[in-house]
Amino acid sequence: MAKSVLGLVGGSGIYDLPGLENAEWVGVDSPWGDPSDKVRIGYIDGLKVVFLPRHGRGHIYAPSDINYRANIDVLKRCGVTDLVSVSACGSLKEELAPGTFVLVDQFIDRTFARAKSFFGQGCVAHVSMAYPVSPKLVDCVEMAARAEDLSYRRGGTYLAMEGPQFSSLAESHLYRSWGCDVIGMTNMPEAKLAREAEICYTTVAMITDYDSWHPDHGEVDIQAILKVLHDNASNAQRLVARIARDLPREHEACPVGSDTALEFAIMTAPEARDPELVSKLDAIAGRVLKG
Ligand SMILES: CSC[C@H]1O[C@H](OP(=O)(O)O)[C@H](O)[C@@H]1O
Ligand SMILES: Nc1ncnc2[nH]cnc12
Repeated sequence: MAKSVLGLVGGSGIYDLPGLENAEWVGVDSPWGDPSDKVRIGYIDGLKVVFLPRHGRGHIYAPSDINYRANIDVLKRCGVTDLVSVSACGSLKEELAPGTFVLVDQFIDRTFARAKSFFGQGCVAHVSMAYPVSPKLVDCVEMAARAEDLSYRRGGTYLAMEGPQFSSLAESHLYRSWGCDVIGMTNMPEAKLAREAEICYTTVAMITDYDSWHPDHGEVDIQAILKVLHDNASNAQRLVARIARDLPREHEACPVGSDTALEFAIMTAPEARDPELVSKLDAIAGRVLKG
């Protein structure tokens, strides 16, 4: 079994990860273009931790402009086996009040202006997204949330919208009628790409607002979101530090096959593969392409 390496993608309001030992910002090249930033690599209790601010330090990239493929590729190149995404989200349920942490287990992808796969012409692959998060990683996040006495709920469906504008009232009602729990702009295609990269993935959705549907809360207000983010920053940091302390040091096989997703996924015959694309896939799919 491989050694675990914990990846953390920090969302809005999370641009650094205090508490890492021997930490340094490291630039990692990717054939998929520029990632959002350098990665911050360090250690917590001997565990290698790789942090990447999704929007870049200073919040440079809007959700549609993030190079999700480069981000996942550099995390894979750094050896990440388990990836926790921390994201600011709107609530689509009365009982999920701002400040609550939702351990998401399903996604509905309504984004339409992003590159969503590492594969394509010359190397076609189809991975399963039926169970997009890795239950053992969620177990670890849940134990950490409980130990840190955070208000959390395990399970929930994340609606990924294109943005950057927030939803209209009609859209917010539509997503509620679909049974969605939280809404955000970034976890797709991130979760799909993590699956293609055979990285175990999970999302911690930090509820910052009631989106636009709630009669008592009015429109989404970015100032109010920033205040909730600020007030919850230390909770998020404690949660992440605890996850790092408790994650098993040997990577355990994923019960939903996240870490073997490519085993039978590639359809293109070896002799029909595009050598240029195959070369770009060295980190993502080297395990199966090397034969
Ligand atoms: C700060 S409000 C909108 C912004 O916050 C979320 O980003 P992230 O998932 O990276 O925390 C949301 O998806 C939007 O990008
Ligand atoms: N209401 C909302 N919609 C989309 N993304 C968000 N991020 C935080 N709140 C959000």
